[in-house]
Amino acid sequence: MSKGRRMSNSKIFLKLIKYTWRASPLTFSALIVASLLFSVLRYSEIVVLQSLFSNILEVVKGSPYDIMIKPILAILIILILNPVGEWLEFLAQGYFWRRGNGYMQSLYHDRINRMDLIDYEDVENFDDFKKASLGNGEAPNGIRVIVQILFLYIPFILITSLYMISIKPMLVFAIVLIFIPVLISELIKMSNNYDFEDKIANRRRKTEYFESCIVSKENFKETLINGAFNYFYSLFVDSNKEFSKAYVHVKNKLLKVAIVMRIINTLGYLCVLALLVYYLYNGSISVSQFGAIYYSIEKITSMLKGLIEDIGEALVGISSTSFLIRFLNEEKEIEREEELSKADDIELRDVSFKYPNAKEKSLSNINLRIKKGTSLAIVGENGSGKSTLTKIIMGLYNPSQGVVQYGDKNIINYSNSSKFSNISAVFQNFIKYKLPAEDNIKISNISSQDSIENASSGINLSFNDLKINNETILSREFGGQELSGGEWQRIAIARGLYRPHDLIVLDEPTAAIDPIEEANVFSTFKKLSDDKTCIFVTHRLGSTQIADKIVVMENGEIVEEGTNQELIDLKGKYYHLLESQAKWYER
Ligand SMILES: Nc1ncnc2c1ncn2[C@@H]1O[C@H](COP(=O)(O)OP(=O)(O)OP(=O)(O)O)[C@@H](O)[C@H]1O
Repeated sequence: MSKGRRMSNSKIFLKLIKYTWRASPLTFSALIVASLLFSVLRYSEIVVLQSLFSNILEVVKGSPYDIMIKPILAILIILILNPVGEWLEFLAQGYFWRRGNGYMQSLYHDRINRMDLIDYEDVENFDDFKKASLGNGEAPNGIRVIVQILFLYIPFILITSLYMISIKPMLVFAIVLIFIPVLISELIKMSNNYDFEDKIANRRRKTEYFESCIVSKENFKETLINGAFNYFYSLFVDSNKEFSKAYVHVKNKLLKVAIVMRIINTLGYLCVLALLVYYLYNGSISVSQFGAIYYSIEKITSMLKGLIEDIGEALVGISSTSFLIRFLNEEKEIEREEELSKADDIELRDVSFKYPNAKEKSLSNINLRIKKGTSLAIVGENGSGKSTLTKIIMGLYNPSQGVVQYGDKNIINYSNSSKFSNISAVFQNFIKYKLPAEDNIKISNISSQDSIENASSGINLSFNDLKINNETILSREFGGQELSGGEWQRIAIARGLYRPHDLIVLDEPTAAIDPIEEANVFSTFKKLSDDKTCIFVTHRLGSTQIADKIVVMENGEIVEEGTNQELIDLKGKYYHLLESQAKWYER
C-alpha cells in the first residue's frame, strides 16, 4: 500500500455503501426504513403539536373540545410507532453488526490471502495492515452513522426546513446557523483523525510489541530468564508516552475547534430565538406556530447532539475504515491463473534481489539450472543468502532483476495459486499449529482421505512412541500435549511430504536433529520424493553428499557449484567446510 494514493472520501463512502449492501441487503434496507420512519415521526410530531396548540387555543376561545381528539389520537399513534421503530432499528443494528462485520472481515482476509510475501517485508505495509485491521471492526459503526445521517438527520432537517420556509423563509437560517458549525467541526475532526491514525500506526504497533515482550506467552520465558522486564517496561512506557503525546496534541487541536464552533452554534441559537420572539411580537407567526417552531428547533438541536455523539463514536471507525477500503481496493496487476508445471527444469538467469528498505542486495547475479527430478543442496555461512534463494526459486519473492523460469515460463507472470500448486516447503521457523496432530500434518488438505502413514513413517515419526494419537492437540494451552523441538521438526517434515508436490524445499528444518540423523532424514526424504525436484538448505555438509548438485553461497553469490566429489576435488570453500565438520559424523 503506497502513500499518496489516498482515496477521496466520496469514493470511500460509495464503496462502503456497496459493501454494506452486499453484506446484507435486507438488514441494510431495514436500517434505512427504521431511520426514515424516525425521520417522518419526528416531523409528524412537530406538525401534530402545532395543530394541537392551535386547537387548544381555539378551545380556550370557546370552540368544542372534540377538535382536540384528532391531534391527540395522532400523538398516540406517534407514541406507539416510536417503540416499533426503535425495536426495528435495534434488531436491524444487531443483525447488521454481525453480518457487516463478518462480511468486511471476509474481504479483509481474502485481500490478505492475495498478498505477496514481499509485502510483509515492507515496514510501511505493516502499519497499513494495522490500520486496515482496525477498520475491520469499525466499519458497521461507521455505516450505521452514515445511514442515520442520510436517512434520518438529513430528511428530517430538510422537511423541517421546508416547513419553516412555508411559515417564514427567514427561519431557514436557523437550520444553517445551528447545523453548519457542527458539521464543519465534525469534518475537521474526521480529517484530523485520519491523519492521526496514519501517523500513529507505527508507534501503536511498537507500543503493542513492547507490551507483548512483557506479557505474551511466547516472549515471557526469555524476558524472565534475561531479567529484561525493566528494559521492556521502560521501552513500553517511553513508546506509550510518545503515543499519548501525539494523541493529546490532536485532541487539544480538536477541542479548540469544537469550542469555537460551539460558541457560533450557541450564538446562532440565540439569534433564532430572538427572531422567533420578534415574529411573534409583530404578529407574523401565531402562538401555535411559535410553539411548533420552537419545539422543532429544540428537536433539531437535540438530534444534532445525538448525531455528534454518534459521529464521535464512529470517527475513529470512519477513518480506519477508509484505510480498510483503500487496502481492499488496491489491485494487483493481472496475473495468469493457469497451471504452472513444477515437473520441469528450473532456471535462474542473472537473478538479483534486494529486500524493501535494505541497503545491500541479498542475492547478486545468480545463474542456476536445476534439472527436473534432481536434488540440490544449498550450503553457505549464515546470511549468505540461502533462504532468500529458495524463496526466489519458489516464487515467494520476485527477483529485483533477472528471470526465474519453470520450463520456458517466467513465473513472475503467474498468480500465487498457479505458482504454489504442487510445491511443498518446510521452513526453518515452521509453524507449530495448536491443532490435532493429524491436522498438523494434513494442513495443506485437511479434507483429504489419504493417510498420513506414508509421510510420517518415512521419517520415523510414530505417534505411538510420542504417546499421542491423531486427535491429540499439540499444545497444552488447549488441553493437549507439548512436543520437543526435534519431535516438532518431524511433524513439520511429514507435513511437507504429505502435500502433493513436484518440487519440495526443505529450508533447514532439521537443526534440532543430530547431524547423523539429519543425513538419514535427507536421504529418506530424497527417496520419498522419488522423481520430484528437491532442494534442501543445510549447514551440515555431511547431509549434502546425497544431493545430485550442491551450490555454495557467499555474500549473496554462488561461489562453487558441482557434485559432492567435484567440490571435494576443487579443494575450495566446500572442501574446507566439510573437513572442519567431518568429526560430527564420526560415531
Ligand atoms: N526480511 C529481510 N529484510 C531485509 N534483509 C533481509 C531479510 N531477510 C534476510 N535479509 C538479509 O539478506 C541476507 C541473506 O539472508 P538469508 O536469510 O537468505 O541468509 P541465509 O544464508 O539463509 O542465513 P542463515 O544460514 O542464517 O539462515 C542477509 O544479509 C540478511 O540480513
